This record gives sequence, structure tokens and C-alpha cells, in this order.
Amino acid sequence: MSKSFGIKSGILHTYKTIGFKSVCPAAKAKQLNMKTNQLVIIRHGESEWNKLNLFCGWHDADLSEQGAKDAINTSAVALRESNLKFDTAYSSALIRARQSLSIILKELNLCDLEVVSDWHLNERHYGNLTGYNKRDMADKYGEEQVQSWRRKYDVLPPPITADNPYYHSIRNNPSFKDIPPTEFPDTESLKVLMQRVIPYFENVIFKQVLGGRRVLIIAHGTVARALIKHIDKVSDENISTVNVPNSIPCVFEFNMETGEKVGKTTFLADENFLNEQIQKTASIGESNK
Ligand SMILES: O=C(O)[C@@H](COP(=O)(O)O)OP(=O)(O)O
Repeated sequence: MSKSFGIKSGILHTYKTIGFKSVCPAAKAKQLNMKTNQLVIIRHGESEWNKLNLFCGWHDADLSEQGAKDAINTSAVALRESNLKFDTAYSSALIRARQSLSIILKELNLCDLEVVSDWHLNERHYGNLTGYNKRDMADKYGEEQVQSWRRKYDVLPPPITADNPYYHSIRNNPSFKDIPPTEFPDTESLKVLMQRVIPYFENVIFKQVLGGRRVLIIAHGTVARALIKHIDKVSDENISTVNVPNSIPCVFEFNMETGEKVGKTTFLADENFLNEQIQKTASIGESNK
């Protein structure tokens, strides 16, 4: 049985959320009259490349069988148990996010929901790390370097070169045909990714949230970290400690008049399961050799 709870410092050490601590009666009355709306963000289910522990980024990996099951048993079950309803949904242009969204919507009997898939919500481009096993890269370059590529705010992986086995399939992916050539990345840090994700979020998605539409976003680990950093004002340093696991819905609530965040960021999962999945996501994982 899923249950919800706010992120506390014990779970994501330095990640502090904005909660109401004590309020005067007038402020309480204001809270009670406040119109709010929720936004749900989910990282797609496990992909074939998550399973193999490969840097994936803009490579278009399918969902694994387990990922498809988790979209049903973890994502859809939690949304249903929490009685969350949606008017519209967004995903990246990548198959793993689109597949997760379509499975979740089918489970919730929402197959007719308006859906937008947009490349601005794509995972960060992992540059020339694309296709390599994370543990093998740690053996070659050291764990510190690999964790810095993965989690530091402003560290770019080496740019992808034409001899990378996935260079051409990424460049020629029909799902990316509308991306202006000058905006097609060859590597991205979290900082660089935020330059495309946050304007899209603010100008397209958040306006709908403030207008009262109930929005579901299916995205990626780094995109979810970008949105958490932006919404919860996490510092450049502390964001490196935030890891977002596959399939577990993350719920934010906003004051519709002011756009301010209300209450705590909430992951819809049992606390032990959430902690286990966060540890798994943070870890460099195993080699396939
Ligand atoms: O690109 C990838 O390899 C993973 C994230 O990997 P880490 O940053 O956790 O290593 O992205 P996602 O599975 O969310 O699309």
C-alpha cells in the first residue's frame, strides 16, 4: 500500500523543503481560502539501458519489461490511490517517457487525455558517455569523476563525437526532426539542460497549472532534478545530493493566485521503498562484464 509523506532532511540530507511551520490565525484563514492546484512529475519506468546500467541521455532506449510493470504497479497505483486526476499530460520526445505515459494513462482509463510530447523535456544529453557502462567508466576515470559528471550542477560530460556508435542514430532520430540545428546539443550539464527545460516549464506548463488544469509530466532523472531545483529553490551545491528514482510520482502544490509553492514536495511511496530506490539511483551500479 502506497502512502505519501513529505521529503525530510533525513531522506535527502541537504534537500530542505518549504513547509508551513507555525501560522497566525489570519494567515491560517488565508490558507484555508487559498485556491491551490497540484502538479505531478514522474521519471519514466526502468529503460533497457537503465537495466544495463548504460549512460543513455538522448539515445532512444525502450522501457524494459520491469519498467512497463512499474508504470502499472508503482506509478498508476499510487496515482489512483491518491485520487489524483488530470486534464493534460506532457512527456519528453523519448520513447521511454512516451511508453510510460501511455501505460499509465491506459491504467487510469485516461486514453483520451490531451498529451504533448516535446523535446524540451528530453533527458540531458550525456555527450560521449552515451552507450558506456557507468561502472566501467568509474573504473577508467574514477568514481569521483563519474559522480561529478552525473550529479554536479555545472559539469559537462565530453561532447559526443561522430565516432560514438550512437552519434548518427541520435542525430537522425525522426522524433528530433523539429529541433533547430543550433539548439541540438552535443553534451549537457544540469545547468545547460535547465536553459531549455525551465523556460518551457514556465511558459507552457506552469501557466496551465495556475489556470487550474491538472498536469502530469513524465520525464527523466535530470529533468525531474531540474524542476525540483527550480520549484524548491535548491542551491547549485545541494542539488548534487538529489536523486529521483524511476516510476514514483512526485507531487507539488501551488497557490494559484501567487504561484507560490504550498506545503512539502511529496513522493507517493512507502518510505522504505522510496529510500531503497533513491540509493539505487544514486549508486554507480555494476559492470556487465
Ligand atoms: O541518461 C541516463 O543514463 C539516465 C540518468 O542517469 P544518471 O544521471 O542517474 O546516471 O536518464 P533517464 O533514465 O532518467 O532517462
